[in-house]
Amino acid sequence: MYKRVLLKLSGEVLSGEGEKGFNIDKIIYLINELNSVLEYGTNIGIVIGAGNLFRGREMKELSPTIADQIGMLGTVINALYLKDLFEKHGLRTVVVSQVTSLPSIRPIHYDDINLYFDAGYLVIFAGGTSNPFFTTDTAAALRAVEMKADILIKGTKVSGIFDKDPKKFEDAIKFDKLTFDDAIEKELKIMDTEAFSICRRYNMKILVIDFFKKGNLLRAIREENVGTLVVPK
Ligand SMILES: Nc1ncnc2c1ncn2[C@@H]1O[C@H](COP(=O)(O)OP(=O)(O)OP(=O)(O)O)[C@@H](O)[C@H]1O
Ligand SMILES: O=c1ccn([C@@H]2O[C@H](COP(=O)(O)O)[C@@H](O)[C@H]2O)c(=O)[nH]1
Repeated sequence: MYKRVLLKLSGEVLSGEGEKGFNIDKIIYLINELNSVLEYGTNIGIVIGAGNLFRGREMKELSPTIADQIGMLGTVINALYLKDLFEKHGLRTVVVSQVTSLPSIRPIHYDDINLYFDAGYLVIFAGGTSNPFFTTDTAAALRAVEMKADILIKGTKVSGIFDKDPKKFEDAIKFDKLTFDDAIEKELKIMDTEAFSICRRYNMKILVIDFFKKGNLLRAIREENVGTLVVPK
Protein backbone atom coordinates (compact mmCIF):
# COMPACT_ATOMS: atom_id res chain seq x y z
CA MET A 1 0.00 0.00 0.00
CA TYR A 2 1.36 3.43 -0.90
CA LYS A 3 1.84 5.71 2.12
CA ARG A 4 2.50 9.01 0.36
CA VAL A 5 0.98 9.88 -2.99
CA LEU A 6 0.92 12.84 -5.33
CA LEU A 7 -2.44 12.79 -7.12
CA LYS A 8 -2.64 14.78 -10.34
CA LEU A 9 -6.20 15.51 -11.33
CA SER A 10 -7.38 16.94 -14.60
CA GLY A 11 -9.55 20.05 -14.19
CA GLU A 12 -12.33 18.07 -15.86
CA VAL A 13 -12.60 15.96 -12.70
CA LEU A 14 -14.36 19.03 -11.25
CA SER A 15 -16.71 19.67 -14.15
CA GLY A 16 -17.25 16.34 -15.91
CA GLU A 17 -15.71 15.27 -19.17
CA GLY A 18 -15.86 17.94 -21.87
CA GLU A 19 -17.68 20.35 -19.51
CA LYS A 20 -16.64 23.71 -18.08
CA GLY A 21 -17.01 25.14 -14.59
CA PHE A 22 -17.93 23.11 -11.52
CA ASN A 23 -20.34 20.25 -11.00
CA ILE A 24 -21.04 19.67 -7.33
CA ASP A 25 -21.92 15.99 -7.90
CA LYS A 26 -18.45 15.41 -9.39
CA ILE A 27 -16.84 17.09 -6.40
CA ILE A 28 -18.83 14.96 -3.94
CA TYR A 29 -17.64 11.93 -5.92
CA LEU A 30 -14.04 13.19 -5.57
CA ILE A 31 -14.52 13.70 -1.81
CA ASN A 32 -15.85 10.14 -1.42
CA GLU A 33 -12.94 8.70 -3.40
CA LEU A 34 -10.46 10.62 -1.23
CA ASN A 35 -12.19 9.62 2.00
CA SER A 36 -11.90 5.94 1.11
CA VAL A 37 -8.13 6.37 0.91
CA LEU A 38 -7.55 8.76 3.82
CA GLU A 39 -9.04 6.13 6.15
CA TYR A 40 -5.82 4.18 5.63
CA GLY A 41 -3.64 7.13 6.68
CA THR A 42 -2.14 7.70 3.24
CA ASN A 43 -0.67 11.20 2.82
CA ILE A 44 -2.14 12.86 -0.26
CA GLY A 45 -0.83 15.86 -2.14
CA ILE A 46 -2.96 17.07 -5.04
CA VAL A 47 -1.99 18.98 -8.16
CA ILE A 48 -5.10 20.17 -9.91
CA GLY A 49 -5.30 21.17 -13.58
CA ALA A 50 -7.57 23.88 -14.98
CA GLY A 51 -9.09 22.40 -18.13
CA ASN A 52 -12.55 23.07 -16.63
CA LEU A 53 -11.75 26.81 -16.64
CA PHE A 54 -8.83 27.82 -18.86
CA ARG A 55 -6.21 26.10 -20.93
CA GLY A 56 -3.53 28.46 -22.24
CA ARG A 57 -3.37 26.78 -25.63
CA GLU A 58 -7.11 27.27 -26.19
CA MET A 59 -6.99 31.08 -25.75
CA LYS A 60 -5.57 31.74 -29.19
CA GLU A 61 -6.59 35.41 -29.12
CA LEU A 62 -4.04 36.04 -26.34
CA SER A 63 -0.25 36.08 -26.18
CA PRO A 64 0.92 32.65 -24.96
CA THR A 65 2.59 33.99 -21.82
CA ILE A 66 -0.58 35.82 -20.74
CA ALA A 67 -2.83 32.87 -21.63
CA ASP A 68 -0.63 30.57 -19.56
CA GLN A 69 -0.68 32.91 -16.57
CA ILE A 70 -4.47 32.91 -16.76
CA GLY A 71 -4.33 29.10 -16.91
CA MET A 72 -2.17 28.98 -13.77
CA LEU A 73 -4.59 31.27 -11.98
CA GLY A 74 -7.32 28.81 -13.00
CA THR A 75 -5.55 26.15 -10.96
CA VAL A 76 -5.58 28.53 -7.97
CA ILE A 77 -9.34 29.05 -8.38
CA ASN A 78 -9.84 25.28 -8.51
CA ALA A 79 -7.67 24.76 -5.43
CA LEU A 80 -9.60 27.30 -3.34
CA TYR A 81 -12.93 25.91 -4.56
CA LEU A 82 -11.85 22.43 -3.53
CA LYS A 83 -10.38 23.52 -0.19
CA ASP A 84 -13.67 25.07 0.88
CA LEU A 85 -15.82 22.12 -0.18
CA PHE A 86 -13.35 19.58 1.23
CA GLU A 87 -13.43 21.32 4.60
CA LYS A 88 -17.22 21.55 4.59
CA HIS A 89 -17.14 17.75 4.21
CA GLY A 90 -14.61 17.19 6.99
CA LEU A 91 -11.38 16.94 4.96
CA ARG A 92 -8.74 19.20 6.49
CA THR A 93 -6.97 20.87 3.61
CA VAL A 94 -4.20 23.35 3.06
CA VAL A 95 -3.50 25.12 -0.25
CA VAL A 96 0.11 25.99 -0.99
CA SER A 97 1.41 28.02 -3.92
CA GLN A 98 4.21 30.26 -5.07
CA VAL A 99 2.11 32.25 -7.56
CA THR A 100 -0.28 34.27 -5.41
CA SER A 101 -0.45 35.86 -2.02
CA LEU A 102 -3.99 35.39 -0.77
CA PRO A 103 -5.23 34.93 2.80
CA SER A 104 -6.16 31.27 2.24
CA ILE A 105 -2.95 30.27 0.46
CA ARG A 106 0.34 29.45 2.14
CA PRO A 107 3.80 29.59 0.58
CA ILE A 108 5.51 26.26 -0.11
CA HIS A 109 7.99 25.31 2.62
CA TYR A 110 9.29 21.76 2.63
CA ASP A 111 9.36 21.47 6.45
CA ASP A 112 5.75 22.62 6.66
CA ILE A 113 4.57 20.07 4.08
CA ASN A 114 5.66 17.26 6.41
CA LEU A 115 3.92 18.94 9.34
CA TYR A 116 0.68 19.23 7.33
CA PHE A 117 0.80 15.54 6.43
CA ASP A 118 1.62 14.54 10.02
CA ALA A 119 -1.43 16.53 11.18
CA GLY A 120 -3.65 14.70 8.68
CA TYR A 121 -4.12 17.50 6.14
CA LEU A 122 -4.57 17.11 2.42
CA VAL A 123 -2.15 19.43 0.63
CA ILE A 124 -3.24 21.06 -2.64
CA PHE A 125 -0.39 22.48 -4.70
CA ALA A 126 -1.85 25.35 -6.75
CA GLY A 127 -0.42 27.48 -9.53
CA GLY A 128 1.35 24.83 -11.63
CA THR A 129 5.12 25.28 -11.89
CA SER A 130 4.71 29.10 -11.66
CA ASN A 131 6.07 29.34 -15.22
CA PRO A 132 4.29 29.73 -18.54
CA PHE A 133 4.92 27.13 -21.29
CA PHE A 134 4.41 24.24 -18.87
CA THR A 135 1.39 22.26 -17.73
CA THR A 136 0.20 20.84 -14.44
CA ASP A 137 1.62 17.42 -15.41
CA THR A 138 5.10 18.91 -15.07
CA ALA A 139 4.07 20.58 -11.81
CA ALA A 140 2.84 17.19 -10.58
CA ALA A 141 6.18 15.58 -11.40
CA LEU A 142 8.08 18.32 -9.55
CA ARG A 143 5.82 18.25 -6.49
CA ALA A 144 5.87 14.43 -6.34
CA VAL A 145 9.66 14.49 -6.15
CA GLU A 146 9.69 17.43 -3.71
CA MET A 147 7.22 15.82 -1.30
CA LYS A 148 9.05 12.48 -1.56
CA ALA A 149 5.95 10.66 -2.78
CA ASP A 150 5.99 6.88 -3.29
CA ILE A 151 4.24 7.40 -6.62
CA LEU A 152 2.59 9.99 -8.86
CA ILE A 153 -0.97 8.92 -9.70
CA LYS A 154 -2.56 10.69 -12.65
CA GLY A 155 -6.34 10.56 -12.40
CA THR A 156 -7.81 11.16 -15.81
CA LYS A 157 -10.61 10.24 -18.19
CA VAL A 158 -8.91 7.30 -19.92
CA SER A 159 -8.17 3.92 -18.33
CA GLY A 160 -4.40 4.12 -18.79
CA ILE A 161 -1.73 4.71 -21.40
CA PHE A 162 -2.40 3.42 -24.91
CA ASP A 163 -0.26 3.14 -28.04
CA LYS A 164 -2.26 6.11 -29.38
CA ASP A 165 -4.95 8.44 -28.04
CA PRO A 166 -7.95 6.17 -27.23
CA LYS A 167 -10.30 9.14 -27.48
CA LYS A 168 -9.35 9.47 -31.15
CA PHE A 169 -8.58 5.86 -32.16
CA GLU A 170 -10.97 3.00 -31.34
CA ASP A 171 -8.27 0.41 -32.01
CA ALA A 172 -5.81 1.89 -29.48
CA ILE A 173 -4.12 -0.79 -27.36
CA LYS A 174 -3.55 -0.31 -23.63
CA PHE A 175 -0.24 -0.96 -21.88
CA ASP A 176 -0.29 -2.47 -18.37
CA LYS A 177 3.27 -1.38 -17.74
CA LEU A 178 5.97 0.49 -19.61
CA THR A 179 9.28 2.24 -18.98
CA PHE A 180 9.96 5.98 -19.04
CA ASP A 181 12.23 5.42 -22.04
CA ASP A 182 9.32 3.78 -23.92
CA ALA A 183 6.85 6.51 -22.97
CA ILE A 184 9.23 9.23 -24.16
CA GLU A 185 10.45 7.44 -27.30
CA LYS A 186 6.95 6.46 -28.42
CA GLU A 187 5.77 10.06 -27.76
CA LEU A 188 2.70 8.86 -25.87
CA LYS A 189 0.86 12.11 -25.31
CA ILE A 190 -0.94 11.22 -22.08
CA MET A 191 1.64 13.37 -20.24
CA ASP A 192 4.24 15.94 -21.23
CA THR A 193 7.72 14.74 -22.06
CA GLU A 194 8.98 17.15 -19.37
CA ALA A 195 6.91 15.32 -16.73
CA PHE A 196 8.11 11.88 -17.86
CA SER A 197 11.66 13.16 -17.96
CA ILE A 198 11.61 14.57 -14.39
CA CYS A 199 10.09 11.32 -13.10
CA ARG A 200 12.68 9.25 -14.97
CA ARG A 201 15.53 11.33 -13.51
CA TYR A 202 14.28 10.91 -9.93
CA ASN A 203 12.88 7.35 -10.20
CA MET A 204 9.33 8.53 -9.49
CA LYS A 205 6.88 5.85 -10.67
CA ILE A 206 3.73 7.07 -12.45
CA LEU A 207 0.36 5.32 -12.48
CA VAL A 208 -2.33 6.53 -14.90
CA ILE A 209 -5.89 5.60 -13.89
CA ASP A 210 -9.45 6.35 -14.96
CA PHE A 211 -10.53 8.61 -12.12
CA PHE A 212 -14.17 8.43 -13.17
CA LYS A 213 -14.37 4.71 -12.32
CA LYS A 214 -15.52 4.38 -8.70
CA GLY A 215 -13.00 2.73 -6.38
CA ASN A 216 -10.06 3.11 -8.76
CA LEU A 217 -8.14 5.48 -6.49
CA LEU A 218 -8.29 3.00 -3.60
CA ARG A 219 -7.32 0.13 -5.93
CA ALA A 220 -4.34 2.17 -7.08
CA ILE A 221 -3.21 3.00 -3.55
CA ARG A 222 -3.57 -0.65 -2.53
CA GLU A 223 -1.23 -1.46 -5.43
CA GLU A 224 -3.91 -3.55 -7.15
CA ASN A 225 -3.75 -4.07 -10.88
CA VAL A 226 -5.33 -0.93 -12.35
CA GLY A 227 -4.37 1.55 -15.06
CA THR A 228 -0.89 1.74 -16.53
CA LEU A 229 2.30 1.83 -14.47
CA VAL A 230 5.38 3.66 -15.77
CA VAL A 231 8.63 2.51 -14.17
CA PRO A 232 12.37 3.21 -14.61
CA LYS A 233 13.29 -0.21 -16.13
N1 LIG B 1 -1.21 7.51 -25.74
C1 LIG B 1 -2.24 7.97 -25.00
N2 LIG B 1 -2.78 7.19 -24.04
C2 LIG B 1 -3.80 7.64 -23.29
N3 LIG B 1 -4.35 8.87 -23.41
C3 LIG B 1 -3.83 9.70 -24.35
C4 LIG B 1 -2.77 9.28 -25.19
N4 LIG B 1 -2.46 10.30 -26.02
C5 LIG B 1 -3.27 11.30 -25.72
N5 LIG B 1 -4.12 10.96 -24.72
C6 LIG B 1 -5.12 11.87 -24.15
O1 LIG B 1 -4.51 12.51 -23.04
C7 LIG B 1 -5.54 13.05 -22.26
C8 LIG B 1 -4.99 13.29 -20.89
O2 LIG B 1 -5.81 14.20 -20.33
P1 LIG B 1 -5.47 14.97 -18.99
O3 LIG B 1 -6.05 14.26 -17.84
O4 LIG B 1 -4.03 15.36 -18.93
O5 LIG B 1 -6.35 16.19 -19.24
P2 LIG B 1 -5.96 17.63 -19.59
O6 LIG B 1 -6.97 17.99 -20.61
O7 LIG B 1 -4.52 17.81 -19.92
O8 LIG B 1 -6.19 18.24 -18.17
P3 LIG B 1 -7.03 19.49 -17.87
O9 LIG B 1 -8.46 19.07 -18.05
O10 LIG B 1 -6.74 19.83 -16.48
O11 LIG B 1 -6.50 20.50 -18.84
C9 LIG B 1 -6.67 12.04 -22.33
O12 LIG B 1 -7.88 12.68 -22.46
C10 LIG B 1 -6.38 11.22 -23.59
O13 LIG B 1 -7.42 11.34 -24.54
O1 LIG C 1 3.20 25.17 -14.87
C1 LIG C 1 2.20 25.51 -15.52
C2 LIG C 1 0.94 24.89 -15.37
C3 LIG C 1 -0.13 25.32 -16.09
N1 LIG C 1 0.01 26.37 -16.95
C4 LIG C 1 -1.16 26.88 -17.68
O2 LIG C 1 -2.36 26.51 -16.99
C5 LIG C 1 -3.22 25.78 -17.87
C6 LIG C 1 -3.97 24.75 -17.10
O3 LIG C 1 -3.16 23.64 -16.82
P1 LIG C 1 -3.49 22.17 -17.42
O4 LIG C 1 -2.31 21.33 -17.07
O5 LIG C 1 -3.64 22.32 -18.92
O6 LIG C 1 -4.75 21.74 -16.79
C7 LIG C 1 -2.30 25.24 -18.94
O7 LIG C 1 -3.02 24.98 -20.14
C8 LIG C 1 -1.30 26.37 -19.10
O8 LIG C 1 -1.87 27.38 -19.87
C9 LIG C 1 1.24 26.98 -17.11
O9 LIG C 1 1.40 27.92 -17.90
N2 LIG C 1 2.30 26.54 -16.38
